[in-house]
Amino acid sequence: MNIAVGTKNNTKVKAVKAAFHEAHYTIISSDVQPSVSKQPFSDEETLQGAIERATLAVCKQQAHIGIGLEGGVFIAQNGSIWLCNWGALVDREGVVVVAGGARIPLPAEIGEQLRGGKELAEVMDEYANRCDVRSNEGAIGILTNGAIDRTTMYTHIVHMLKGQYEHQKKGWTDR
Ligand SMILES: O=P(O)(O)OP(=O)(O)OP(=O)(O)OC[C@H]1O[C@@H](n2cnc3c(O)ncnc32)[C@H](O)[C@@H]1O
Ligand SMILES: [Mg+2]
Repeated sequence: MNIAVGTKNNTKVKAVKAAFHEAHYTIISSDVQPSVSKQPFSDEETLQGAIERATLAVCKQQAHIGIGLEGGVFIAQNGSIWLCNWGALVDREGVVVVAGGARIPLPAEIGEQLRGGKELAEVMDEYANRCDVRSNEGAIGILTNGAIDRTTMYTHIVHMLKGQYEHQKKGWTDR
């Protein structure tokens, strides 16, 4: 079974491989461009990005299943900015399942820069004095002191996608 992942970001591809073992599945990573902004600013926009990535990837690769994972931020009721993450799994028959991941508040100084129009990836590199945080531990890794990194967080989402899909397909088994 072929699974197309709508990204080239290794943290996301590794998360898919952790849930869908390569002995049973062929994982194809595919660069796609969702229509959402590069820095989604709400749960709705982030989820839409995940669904578009999954849909674009499954079409582009003619795969059985497409998976999209999208990172974003949202503004909480008290005005603070939080990290959010969403995932979507689609198949060629039109089944769509979605799942949301970890949510943590961002430090005020990071939130201010996002309000000013900067992308989280750029802000995180400056904040952590690191290069390419987005492709390594991620914002969640930096802000949890390494307790949960970006791959672990997305792996949790992919497990929820896979489990929901299996539940919906009933007779669909791990093959
Ligand atoms: O190649 P893609 O799949 O696009 O991977 P990405 O790292 O750009 O990740 P997203 O597009 O899903 O995330 C949307 C934006 O949010 C930021 N972002 C989200 N999660 C992040 C993280 O854990 N660490 C750093 N930046 C993050 C980053 O600025 C992205 O441009
Ligand atoms: Mg991106």
